[in-house]
Amino acid sequence: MAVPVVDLAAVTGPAARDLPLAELDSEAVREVAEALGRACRHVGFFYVRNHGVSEALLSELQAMSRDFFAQPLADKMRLDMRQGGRAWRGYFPVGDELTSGKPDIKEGLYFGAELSETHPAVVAGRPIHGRNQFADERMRRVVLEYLEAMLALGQRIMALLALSLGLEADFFQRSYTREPTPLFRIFNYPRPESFNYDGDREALWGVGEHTDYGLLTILLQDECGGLQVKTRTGWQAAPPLPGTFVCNIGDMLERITGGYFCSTPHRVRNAAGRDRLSFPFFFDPSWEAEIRPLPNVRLLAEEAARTQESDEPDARAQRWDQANVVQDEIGAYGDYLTRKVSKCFPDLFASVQSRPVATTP
Ligand SMILES: O=C(O)CCC(=O)C(=O)O
Ligand SMILES: [Fe+2]
Repeated sequence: MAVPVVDLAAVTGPAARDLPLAELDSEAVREVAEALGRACRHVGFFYVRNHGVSEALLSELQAMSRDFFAQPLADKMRLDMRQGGRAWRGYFPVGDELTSGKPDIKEGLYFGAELSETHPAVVAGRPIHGRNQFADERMRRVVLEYLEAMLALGQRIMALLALSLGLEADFFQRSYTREPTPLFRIFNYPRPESFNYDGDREALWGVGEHTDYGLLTILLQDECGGLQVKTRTGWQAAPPLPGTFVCNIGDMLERITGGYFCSTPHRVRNAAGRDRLSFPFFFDPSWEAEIRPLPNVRLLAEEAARTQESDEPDARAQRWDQANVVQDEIGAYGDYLTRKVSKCFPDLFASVQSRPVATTP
């Protein structure tokens, strides 16, 4: 099955965009929900159009990012992620992030919810919480506006997924995302010719094969392409389509649906001959959320068995990290995420570990 394109006008159009999630239940909404549900079961990826995010904001985000990455390394290092400490915010240069244990051929900026030093979570020394590092006022304005737009879109897509699973539209908001953990990245994948490498270039990836950790990822990509998705029958390109985001579900949604939805492996290679920009936004459960199976997980398993598409072996069954996200011990989402992130940034994590942790008075 190809990655489908789903029109979100029923939940983002003028008549619907200000409705509380619980009131999204028209016939048109249910049709979209069903299409998304099918995509999450069979592919784990889908494009959304009529998503309601302004073109002007998307252009401004891309222009701002291009300007940032075009600077000399020393200027970009003014936002060095190591200065961000436990908050894990700021810039990292090519080769500093590991996916599947190997360095990625990408540089990037990491952002999250903007929290002041006096916020209780920051005072308590909670990792991945704190202030962002912004190069200037323009970056602050554009990134914060984009985060807000993504949070709203994330809640709406999750409402559709809840409906498709036979739950109330605000199920996820009530149980997992009243205070979601938003993570936002801006990546620049340099063209491969621009760096020296003696080894096997075919073994290098912009991002190696992986799945995303949380509930839902909403990705904006520029016109270069390079994203590949592992479908049931093998790898497939997910090229940029004008006016869309490409979305995929993460390990937590696979887990709570008992495997009914699939957290599909993906990877990136930039073959465009020039730098590629991408903007993944991760819509994740709140920090303290305990990740439990949905109340109707047995019904979903029965339906999956009844409506299985094919008996062919599923190329996705062999997971990149040998994990079993449905059964492995996870605990609270925040602890799980911290363990995951520390594997991708081992050096940063080592230095963060050795710092004293402030405790709540
Ligand atoms: O850059 C992309 O297209 C995808 C990035 C990605 O998969 C990730 O950051 O998890
Ligand atoms: Fe990803």
